[in-house]
Amino acid sequence: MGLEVTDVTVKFGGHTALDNVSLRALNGQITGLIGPNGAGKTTMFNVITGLQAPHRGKVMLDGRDISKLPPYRRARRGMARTFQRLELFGSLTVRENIHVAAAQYRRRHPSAERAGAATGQLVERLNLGHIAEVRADQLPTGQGRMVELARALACRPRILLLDEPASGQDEAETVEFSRVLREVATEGVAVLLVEHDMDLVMSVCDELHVLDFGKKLAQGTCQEIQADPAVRAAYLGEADEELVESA
Ligand SMILES: Nc1ncnc2c1ncn2[C@@H]1O[C@H](COP(=O)(O)OP(=O)(O)OP(=O)(O)O)[C@@H](O)[C@H]1O
Repeated sequence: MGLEVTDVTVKFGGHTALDNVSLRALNGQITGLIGPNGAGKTTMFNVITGLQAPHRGKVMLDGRDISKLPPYRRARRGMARTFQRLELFGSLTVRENIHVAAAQYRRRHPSAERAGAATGQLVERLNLGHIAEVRADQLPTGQGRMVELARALACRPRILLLDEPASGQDEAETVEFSRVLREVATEGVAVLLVEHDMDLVMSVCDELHVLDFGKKLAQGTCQEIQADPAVRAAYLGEADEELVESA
């Protein structure tokens, strides 16, 4: 089980941003959603999280139809998301940013451990101890990405949607980020990853879905996608070299 999106179409005026697209993200796996700029990846995230109503199509989470639920109710069902642009609370410290989410979770799950303890564990697990008392607006983007991940994990998600988490990260940060993602997936979370960094995508994803101009171009394992001529053609001039390099 996990996330199942069926036949989603989204139109902005005369422009079809998503055209009958289906995809799945299974529990315990990292699923990549890739494609050139403007392919419809963020629009798909918006449909999944309830920020964008599709013209047609269905979103199921763990076998339940959540298509009509508003974003906050999807979040309560275990959906967490990070954004392309960092969305941290700038005037709060790293620890406080995580604590806000942990406290919110505990309010709805009183039997869960205290927010302070949960926050401490995440700080340790994601190696954020050295910046825990730093204000979020003082952080470089790469570190901010890890804090956003920690904050998302504080909600104990069943599905985690990540929109370009590697952007702004240096190589070491991306390696550390991948390690945590694999751990999270191993614990049974469904991870859906939108990312242009093909090294990261190819090193962590179990399955890939490729979008191009709002249409599903391909679906398969990393190996299958790397060998797919249509995918290579769609990426030419953009990420094709990266695909070749990471093959
Ligand atoms: N609110 C909107 N109104 C009109 N057009 C939109 C809107 N949101 C997205 N679009 C258009 O829909 C298409 C898909 O955009 P989207 O942001 O989903 O692509 P993307 O694959 O996430 O791109 P990127 O990799 O650059 O983030 C683009 O042509 C975009 O211009």
